[in-house]
Amino acid sequence: MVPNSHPPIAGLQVLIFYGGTFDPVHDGHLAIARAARDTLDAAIRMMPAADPPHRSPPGATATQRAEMLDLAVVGERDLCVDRRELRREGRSYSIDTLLELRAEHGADAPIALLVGADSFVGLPDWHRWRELFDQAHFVVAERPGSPLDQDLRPELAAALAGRWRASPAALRDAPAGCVFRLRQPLQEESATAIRQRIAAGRAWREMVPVAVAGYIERHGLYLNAEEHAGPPARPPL
Ligand SMILES: Nc1ncnc2c1ncn2[C@@H]1O[C@H](COP(=O)(O)OP(=O)(O)OP(=O)(O)O)[C@@H](O)[C@H]1O
Ligand SMILES: O=C(O)c1ccc[n+]([C@@H]2O[C@H](COP(=O)([O-])O)[C@@H](O)[C@H]2O)c1
Repeated sequence: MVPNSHPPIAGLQVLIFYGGTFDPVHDGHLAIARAARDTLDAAIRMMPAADPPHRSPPGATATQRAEMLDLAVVGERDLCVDRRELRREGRSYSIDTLLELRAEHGADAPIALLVGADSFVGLPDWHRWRELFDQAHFVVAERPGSPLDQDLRPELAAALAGRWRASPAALRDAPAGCVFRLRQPLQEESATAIRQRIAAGRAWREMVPVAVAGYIERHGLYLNAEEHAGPPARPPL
């Protein structure tokens, strides 16, 4: 098999998709992907989101972000890059991606989205968010500053009632609708901090894989503080 190509779909193994902007991919992303792979005994498809339409991306282009992911997964067992969202027009809504995956894999296949806790607590702002639970499980990685135990928005807390599962094996028993908390060591890295450090001339290389650091330098990414300090403003959903 070609290294890091899509692994074969075996039995009712959970299909795990890890979406993100990955601007750039960093060691925190990789640590979470490895922890999910090892805990759920499943391959992880890292899925870069497309560039927002009608505006320039704040840092790297979608192609550059995907190329950095390609470099990051070299030699990583059962981590691969899935470019499906880059092939679609418009915003990368997760519900559209999940409906596409359902059509591909069928109604019975267990499918999960891997997300960080900061993304997960904002779920009620996602497009057609309640429908996401009909199409996928969630694997939620803890993240510094985003406690999952307190102050969840009431509509999210209500939607999560009865969905938490203590065992990763439970995700194989249903196609969608369960939530599993990944208790990996907390990862401090953030792409915003990396972009800001590069623009400010501060140390950043130790937060990304060596090959990704080389790519960032070769392409002169993230050097302009004003353009690259933060993620793109998003239009209302
Ligand atoms: N250090 C981390 N710990 C836990 N989850 C993380 C971490 N970094 C990123 N994630 C999660 O990975 C997914 C993709 O993240 P993303 O590409 O936006 O990186 P980011 O570091 O959060 O970027 P930015 O700082 O630009 O918002 C999101 O679900 C996010 O919550
Ligand atoms: O579908 C949505 O409305 C939606 C809103 C916010 C985030 N997401 C997805 O969540 C993942 C993490 O997003 P981000 O912005 O933290 O990189 C990525 O796959 C996004 O496409 C999806």
